[in-house]
Amino acid sequence: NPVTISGNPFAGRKQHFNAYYSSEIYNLAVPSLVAAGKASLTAAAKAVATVPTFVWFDTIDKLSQLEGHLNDIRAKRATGEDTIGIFVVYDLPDRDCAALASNGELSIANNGVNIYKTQYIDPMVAIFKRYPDIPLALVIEPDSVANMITNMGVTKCANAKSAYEECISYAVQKLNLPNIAMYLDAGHAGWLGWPDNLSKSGPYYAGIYKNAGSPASFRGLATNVANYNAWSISTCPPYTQGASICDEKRYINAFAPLLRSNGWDAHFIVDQGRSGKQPTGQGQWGDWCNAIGTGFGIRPDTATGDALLDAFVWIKPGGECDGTSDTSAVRYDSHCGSSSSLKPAPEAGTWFQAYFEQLLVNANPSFP
Ligand SMILES: O=[N+]([O-])c1ccc(O[C@@H]2O[C@H](CO)[C@@H](O[C@@H]3O[C@H](CO)[C@@H](O[C@@H]4O[C@H](CO)[C@@H](O)[C@H](O)[C@H]4O)[C@H](O)[C@H]3O)[C@H](O)[C@H]2O)cc1
Ligand SMILES: [Mg+2]
Repeated sequence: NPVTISGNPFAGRKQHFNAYYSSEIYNLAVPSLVAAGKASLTAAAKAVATVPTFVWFDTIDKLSQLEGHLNDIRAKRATGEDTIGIFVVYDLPDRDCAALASNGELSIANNGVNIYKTQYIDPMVAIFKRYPDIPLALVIEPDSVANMITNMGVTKCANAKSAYEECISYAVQKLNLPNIAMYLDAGHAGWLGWPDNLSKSGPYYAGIYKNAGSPASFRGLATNVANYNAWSISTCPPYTQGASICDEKRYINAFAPLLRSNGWDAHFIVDQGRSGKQPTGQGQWGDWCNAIGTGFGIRPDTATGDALLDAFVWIKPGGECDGTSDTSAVRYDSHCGSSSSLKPAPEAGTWFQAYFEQLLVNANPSFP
């Protein structure tokens, strides 16, 4: 029977752990550990496979897998478990405009806005409409709006602004369904937490919400996606350069009043999938690619202790790469060659075994 989400979509619900991530662990990580004489880590690796992570729909092709996930969730719910599906919408034209590692398949110059609407969002909406019985939490377009705040000096970002705004507005209006809650990406404390960036972000993000007609499903913002910041830390890490907002709790508690005063009573979800080890091994806070000295973090849960935070989540699946370190690759970004980055690294999104092992041995809470 149809579900209508109101308030915190995660309240009383279990986040779905997906077959794709567990297949990466069982088919790639476990055999690799055994082959490397690290069979002692296989139990911990299998424990990670049951932690819910978001499924990223980073190409139009990936939509062919969506019904499989939804049928899995439907089956899980049929056993009486109130499970919520967790997905990432991630295919903007000229995607990842300030970097190279995660550039996508669509380009503005090549009819990208129209393709995004008609071949990505519309088919996705049609599929979701066939599953009104399944509660869904969607993260909308990691990195996109944050780049609009800080990177108008990057030509590709400046040229992408109207396309991003048009596509995101289309997405949040079309995905405004009773069983869906949406969280728009809002970078992280080290990105938009700086005073100048935050003061711009309040009105800009609230403007996106209002210009889209204040959709009922538009629940709030997702932060720290594919980044490494602590939820709450007492000593700010050295690389946070004296920032007063050095963790995600401070960040969302500073951000929320600016959104409310601009007409949006937004709530948050915060990625903790790679935040378990603090401080991290980052030399610079802006070293976002495959950072060394990181670990699996706070497990997905609604017991957040903060009324603004709907749930801790694992949005970037730990072990999936941030970007290649191959300097000859088309999508090579120098950030993935930094002294803070684990190397050698494969293409963004593909399995990075050494990184998975790093997260595993540094996990906090630890895995058995
Ligand atoms: O001392 N001060 O007073 C002071 C004041 C202001 C300062 O300036 C700030 O410096 C920050 C860096 O410290 C910058 O933050 C970085 O911005 C990058 C984009 O430009 C982000 O990269 C993205 O990261 C994503 C994953 O998170 C990737 O998926 C994606 O591909 C990738 O592109 C980094 O995370 C993020 O850490 C701010 O813009 C900048 O405004 C600095 C000091
Ligand atoms: Mg990325």
